[in-house]
Amino acid sequence: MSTQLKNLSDFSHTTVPSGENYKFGIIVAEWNAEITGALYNGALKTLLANGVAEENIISLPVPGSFELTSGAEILLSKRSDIDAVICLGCVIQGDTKHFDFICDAVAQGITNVGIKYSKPVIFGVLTTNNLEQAQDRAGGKHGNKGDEAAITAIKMADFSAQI
Ligand SMILES: Nc1c(NC[C@H](O)[C@H](O)[C@H](O)CO)[nH]c(=O)[nH]c1=O
Ligand SMILES: CC(=O)[C@@H](O)COP(=O)(O)O
Repeated sequence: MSTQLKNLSDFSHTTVPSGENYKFGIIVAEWNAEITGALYNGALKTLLANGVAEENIISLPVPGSFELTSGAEILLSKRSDIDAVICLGCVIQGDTKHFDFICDAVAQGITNVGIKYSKPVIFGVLTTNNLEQAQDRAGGKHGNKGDEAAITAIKMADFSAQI
């Protein structure tokens, strides 16, 4: 397995710009709250650790990952000052194809929102086979997808500011 022993949140190999000049939205799905809460804590901690002011972070919950698209759309339609949006969720395979539809919808949906507003909308959504895989990626042996999403958001906000 390619991620067998990897910490997927290791950014020691890269330079992270300061986030002090940027404003961020964090949209968090309430489904699998144990996991999404850990993702949120990781993302918030990482934003603050990289210079983002607490008052420049707006955090909003949505019921499930499927609603992350609507959450990002509504936020960016009302807040043109937001530089990037982080979408956090955890979709865990059940007994039916519902998993596939949610994962596909949210991946394509938030992509479309980012394009519509020319703003980075970051896919911080775990799509796992089981709870253990999610726990491993929400502060476990494979890091924290929330940390990764926050770093990506800062980098993309800085990318936009250079153009
Ligand atoms: N099963 C999971 C869901 N399901 C709920 C959907 O996201 C959505 O809220 C519902 O279909 C109504 O539109 N959501 C997750 O985030 N994770 C899951 O594992
Ligand atoms: C991803 C889901 O919606 C899933 O957890 C629901 O479980 P099921 O596919 O058994 O209905």
